[in-house]
Amino acid sequence: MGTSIEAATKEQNGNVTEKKPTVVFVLGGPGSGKGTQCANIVQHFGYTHLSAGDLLRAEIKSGSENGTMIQNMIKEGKIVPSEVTIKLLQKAMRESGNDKFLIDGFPRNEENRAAFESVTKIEPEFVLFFDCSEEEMERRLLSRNQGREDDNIETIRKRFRVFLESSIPVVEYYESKGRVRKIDAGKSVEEVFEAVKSIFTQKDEKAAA
Ligand SMILES: Nc1ncnc2c1ncn2[C@@H]1O[C@H](COP(=O)(O)OP(=O)(O)OP(=O)(O)O)[C@@H](O)[C@H]1O
Ligand SMILES: Nc1ccn([C@@H]2O[C@H](COP(=O)(O)O)[C@@H](O)[C@H]2O)c(=O)n1
Ligand SMILES: [Mg+2]
Repeated sequence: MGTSIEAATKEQNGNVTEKKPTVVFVLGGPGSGKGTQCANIVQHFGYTHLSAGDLLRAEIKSGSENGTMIQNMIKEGKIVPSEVTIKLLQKAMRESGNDKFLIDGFPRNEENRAAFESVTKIEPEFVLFFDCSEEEMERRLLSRNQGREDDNIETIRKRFRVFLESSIPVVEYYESKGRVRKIDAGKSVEEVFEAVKSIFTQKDEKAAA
């Protein structure tokens, strides 16, 4: 990757052309299976997986000055200010050496979406949306056992509310632009991945045509 995600440019026969990374946003409610499916996509399609939640949790562990603020927001299921999350995403993109990214759990609200677009000038190739019932998501989160501080019933209910109030409007925004690829995420991991695979295969076939 070049020196800057905002304006990765290269000289071609005297013309300066923009070379922007490919970004797929991966959205869906808490526990809908975003991280699980991203791991599969990485294996098959060569993307780098960047989970905004994982980057924020790593930032807490690193002892950063924002750590306490981020920890409190996550405990309450609230959305961390875009400036913080976008800086972490940009750093991870630069350091990856790749130019194809699955950005998981971002944009989570309208502020995330508008700020990312304005700072990076990147529009997603498409938005993979994992559609799953609350009942199933709650069951999955309560049996995840990864020691996450937000996997308790009180915080889970707050996360569901934030998802409905703040994240669904982002999905609707991209739907209005024809960019959403919706997946029934209530099925088994294998069945969901079959649906995911066909979306990424279609994309590769279109690019090759
Ligand atoms: N299709 C599935 N069927 C049953 N269990 C699943 C399925 N997909 C994922 N899981 C399990 O559900 C839990 C949540 O999955 P995962 O961590 O991938 O969700 P997520 O969308 O990334 O959640 P979060 O938004 O909280 O990070 C995990 O324990 C995972 O193993
Ligand atoms: N764009 C984002 C993404 C996440 N957060 C915070 O992290 C929590 C966990 O996110 P997961 O995707 O790992 O479930 C989430 O509830 C938010 O508190 C955020 O602020 N902004
Ligand atoms: Mg996750």
